[in-house]
Amino acid sequence: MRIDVVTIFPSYLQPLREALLGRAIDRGLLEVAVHDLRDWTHDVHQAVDDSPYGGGPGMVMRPQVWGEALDDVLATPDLPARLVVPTPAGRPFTQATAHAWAAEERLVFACGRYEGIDERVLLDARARGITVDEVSIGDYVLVGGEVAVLVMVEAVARLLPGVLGNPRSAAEDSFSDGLLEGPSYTRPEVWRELAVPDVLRGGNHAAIARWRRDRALERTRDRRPDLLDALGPDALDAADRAA
Ligand SMILES: CN1CCC[C@H](Cn2ccc3ccc(-c4n[nH]c(N)c4C#N)cc32)C1
Repeated sequence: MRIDVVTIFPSYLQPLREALLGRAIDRGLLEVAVHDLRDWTHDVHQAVDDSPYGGGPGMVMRPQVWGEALDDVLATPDLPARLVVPTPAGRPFTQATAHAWAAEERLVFACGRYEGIDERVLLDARARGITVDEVSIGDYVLVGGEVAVLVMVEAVARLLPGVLGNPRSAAEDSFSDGLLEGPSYTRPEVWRELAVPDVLRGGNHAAIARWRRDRALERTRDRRPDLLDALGPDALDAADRAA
């Protein structure tokens, strides 16, 4: 997969080159290119923003600069791209989104700042046949799109074949079966007078699987009842029995 990120703060994306993702890049499983939006400005001040039409707080990112940047970055007809624009006004980014995007050959991320990007940039991209996804990583307001891109790229890249050491990790993700993951334990057997649950030390794999399922049901009921509702009434009954 090829990932391009356009931003006025390229160094914000440096964490993508660390640890697991950095190793995936080094192994050629992932290609990441970060572009400085200001490279497409033509004035001495390298202006990327201007006052909003209709008034209101803050500034809006200029369409000319974004248009020229995306013309260049998206100009690879042999590699169809999906343009992703993080925004608090976007559709929710979920694990299902991550799985869908993991099948893409290329993702291009446009990181807005200020009050966002002039709407005509997205309209123009869609008019040129580019798939444009406006997505949000959660119901809170950030200062720009860069942190959201870090979140989304990590969620997508970990699903790519070969990136995770153990592919079972992705298969057994939280949300993969609609439930939250249950608690995890490792050595020592007792720590600060707190013991590992006996069932996990007993070697009965069927009992361990049931215990883990019950803990996942219980945790989901307590923390994310909305996820349980989506699984239907049997799931809620099972969660109540599991407690
Ligand atoms: C007060 N204004 C309101 C509009 C957005 C302004 C800041 N901003 C500019 C670009 C931009 C991109 C993403 C996000 C963002 N915030 N929360 C999320 N889940 C996001 C995501 N994905 C925020 C952003 C602040």
